[in-house]
Amino acid sequence: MTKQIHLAAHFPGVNNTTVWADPESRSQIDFASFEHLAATAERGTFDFFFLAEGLRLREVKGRIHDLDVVGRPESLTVLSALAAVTTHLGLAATVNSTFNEPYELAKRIATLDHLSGGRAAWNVVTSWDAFTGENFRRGGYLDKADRYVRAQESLRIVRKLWDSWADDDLVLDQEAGVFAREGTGAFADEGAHFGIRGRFGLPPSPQGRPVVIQAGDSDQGRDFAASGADVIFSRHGSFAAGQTFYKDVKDRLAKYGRTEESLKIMPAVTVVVADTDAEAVEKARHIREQQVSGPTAIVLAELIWGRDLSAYDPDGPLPTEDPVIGSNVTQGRAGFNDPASIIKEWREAADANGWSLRQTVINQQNRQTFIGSPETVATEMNRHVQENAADGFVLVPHLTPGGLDDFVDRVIPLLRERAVFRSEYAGTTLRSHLGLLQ
Ligand SMILES: Cc1cc2nc3c(=O)[nH]c(=O)nc-3n(C[C@H](O)[C@H](O)[C@H](O)COP(=O)(O)O)c2cc1C
Repeated sequence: MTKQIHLAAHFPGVNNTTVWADPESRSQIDFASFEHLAATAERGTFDFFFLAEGLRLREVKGRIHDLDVVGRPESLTVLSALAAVTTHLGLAATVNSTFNEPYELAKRIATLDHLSGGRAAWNVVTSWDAFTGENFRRGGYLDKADRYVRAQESLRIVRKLWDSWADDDLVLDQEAGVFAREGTGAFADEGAHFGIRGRFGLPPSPQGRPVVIQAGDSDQGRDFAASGADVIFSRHGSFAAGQTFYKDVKDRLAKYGRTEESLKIMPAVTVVVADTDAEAVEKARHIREQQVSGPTAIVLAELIWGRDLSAYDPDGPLPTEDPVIGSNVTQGRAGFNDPASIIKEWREAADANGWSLRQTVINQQNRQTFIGSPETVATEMNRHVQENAADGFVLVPHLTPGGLDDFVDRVIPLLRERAVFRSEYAGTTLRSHLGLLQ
């Protein structure tokens, strides 16, 4: 059976892939920017609009990360404003489960679901490190091993709260003056991280259970997603890595009694589209050069080597040292599981092509996923979905806020022509766009 593609728009923000110094780039905090990208996504009948979360500006060697775009606003506040200027688009907020209380999370996300008529999603992330934790009270961070214990418990409680009002709880008897039944919204929960009881103050929201997204990549993260998420936001956008990840995660579903259709896999991808394939390749090269300046190449290499490489010339050869495992040269950004094998690949590619360090970073790291004419991009995207490398994509533009204009104007019509993407919204809730049951 032909699968339908799911699409989300990622508002670009805190990293070097956003070319904030490009003359076409606009504010990353003005409401007009959010409104522009959301309107583009809704014109393209996307499933949802996605906001990441950055809880602390990254640092390299104790200084603010050269690549951070300073000033990322709070997701749920922005999405609440967008709810008023959109009608169908899903609205997904990344909110950390380590530094938030489940009662507050349940209330904030249910509120967005009410305000938007059933379009809210919570992207559960568990970044747990002490560096981020310093921003919070009482050294509020966890052992790494506990991050998913707390996430699992948070999600269980949040869902319990969303489910806490019975169908007949709202009495609304004006004559008798009874608004709600006596036991309305009562809950209690005891676990390793929380021991809470009380009443949940909101009636069921339009989706009942707002959509839950997960974006962690470890074994525990994948199990957490398989046990309870509706969508995974992954970093495995290439065809081969996507297929491996897809199978790994979908194979985990049966042990939780779930079907393959109940969890959608949507990797982060980037698209470069131009009139011809050759022009797109040239445009992609220009964008990569904007994204990876000399100093940026050094910082990105430091993330992999785990050591200070500032003495190296980005236009010279690769560092000769071995990586330091578990170093904290860079704080606030996820490290790499197997840096030695990445370095080996980089050295081989640099030797074979005569590349400098900067050229190696440009060519080896985070290259754009789909590059080509509108036809090429539409064909490739559809291949990824039909051949189970993904169920859809979270598109990450490199420009704020116009970075998806071309995609929506030129690629979406082709996906519609091929009947693999909707031409109009069939339902009103995000669950309905994603084809998910309650
Ligand atoms: C594609 C992707 C995007 C992510 N975006 C964010 C984010 O915006 N904010 C954040 O705090 N964590 C984000 N993370 C999640 C954290 O990396 C993750 O929850 C944490 O590292 C622990 O999970 P893990 O050990 O299972 O990877 C993202 C992860 C992935 C794979």
